Amino acid sequence: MRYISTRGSAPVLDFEAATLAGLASDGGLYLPDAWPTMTRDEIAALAGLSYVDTAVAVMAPFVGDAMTREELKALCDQAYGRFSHAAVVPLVQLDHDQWLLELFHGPTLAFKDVALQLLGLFFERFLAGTDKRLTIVGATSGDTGSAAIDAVAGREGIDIFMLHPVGRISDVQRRQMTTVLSPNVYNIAIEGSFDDAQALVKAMFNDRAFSTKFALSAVNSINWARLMAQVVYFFYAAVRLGAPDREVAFAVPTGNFGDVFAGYVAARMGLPVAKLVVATNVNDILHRALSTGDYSKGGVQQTPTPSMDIQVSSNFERLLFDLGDRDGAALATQMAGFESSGAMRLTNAQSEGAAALFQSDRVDLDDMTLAMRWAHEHAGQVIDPHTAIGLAAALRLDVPAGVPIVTLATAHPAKFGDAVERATGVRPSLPTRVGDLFDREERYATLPATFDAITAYITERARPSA
Ligand SMILES: Cc1ncc(COP(=O)(O)O)c(C=O)c1O
Ligand SMILES: N[C@@H](CCOP(=O)(O)O)C(=O)O
Repeated sequence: MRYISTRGSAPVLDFEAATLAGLASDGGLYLPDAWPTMTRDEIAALAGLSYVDTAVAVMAPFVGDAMTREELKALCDQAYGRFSHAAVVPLVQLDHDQWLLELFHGPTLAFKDVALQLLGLFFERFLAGTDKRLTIVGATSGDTGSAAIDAVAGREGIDIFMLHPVGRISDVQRRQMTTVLSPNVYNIAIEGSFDDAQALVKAMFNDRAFSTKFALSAVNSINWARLMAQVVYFFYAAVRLGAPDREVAFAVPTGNFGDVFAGYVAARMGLPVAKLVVATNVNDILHRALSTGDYSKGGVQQTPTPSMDIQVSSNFERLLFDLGDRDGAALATQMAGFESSGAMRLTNAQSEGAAALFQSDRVDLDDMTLAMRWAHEHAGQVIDPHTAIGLAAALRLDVPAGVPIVTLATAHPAKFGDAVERATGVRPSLPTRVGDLFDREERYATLPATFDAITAYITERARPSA
């Protein structure tokens, strides 16, 4: 499998090189040069497979000859062996048509563990026996950071610098990162928003001297391997609900457009997906883009769903590329326009292509609260606020009778205990594996959201690559 950049001028890479590279050198994002497909029979054959075996079947074409199927399976066994539920990502039925896919049974209690546990092992596998080092730079609105840190803390040959927006993530999210005191882990609270953090990360990659000197790599969903691992659970859930003989719809609480893009990839591979609902909070750039064609930044508002307080959704670029005839030069021009003005219009091909599969919805605070109460009162489920954004959209989705609607439950409710308690009156308790979080020592630096301040901090601490 070969990987190309959305902006058309970076070198074509294999899976290993694309995984280690993170962002492409032309500022674009890597994705496969063609989507592998699965026939109806191949999808039907996934029925009854364990999560690990499903993962191997779905990911093997993307991994190509970077490792054998046996090696891939061993890594999946190791990654998903750390999940606390035997099904890894269990499905929970809420009513006749509505389902939750619980993606939060990994070590840091959010869906990010599904991909990042594996990515940490890929890094280890690709660095083994070499003298290469990696410096991971990442941006987090709360969940990617803790999942990535858990996945690489203490690993040989890797340093991780994780930027989060100061004061804009929950206490549990912050402590899950800042109480990891391994010498290769550096947490930086930046005086800015998640968008500022993500822009700083991209700027570091785009500084060729800096990114080469420190061999930068990515754990955000700009790294293709992240999305690849997330494609798996769309197959796993849909097959359990009747695919390929029955279509399934998914409602996805969305920020950086990574999770829902993984659903799009599953559909491109042949999974019968009736609809993909892009559910945003009031930071609704994606809803506006998909419903009106206007992709323009607004100010970021702080909400009880901090992980989705995002205005620039990095993976949207992958969709625009795929729907725009994969014309890298045209997309580079479109993105340059967006980067300089903060606004762009989707082309007709992009808007019409998206409308065939996606539906968007903007969920405000009241509707999010009602969805949390509905889940609690009607189905006995305490859900986190991000999941509630997806569920609110799922509850008002119009699909043909008999189509199951799966909301991706992206975080454990205890990560957002205050918001859950406000909505439902129930205070969810933290699972015992993170139970002493509030007794642990924290360590992090607070820095201005400037390129110079962040790169100076990293330069003093990171170890240059061999
Ligand atoms: C709990 C939670 N839900 C939803 C999202 C949105 O996912 P994505 O950025 O892949 O759209 C995030 C952050 O990414 C998250 O942490
Ligand atoms: N919500 C995310 C934001 C980063 O998203 P990613 O999927 O691109 O890593 C977070 O929790 O950090």
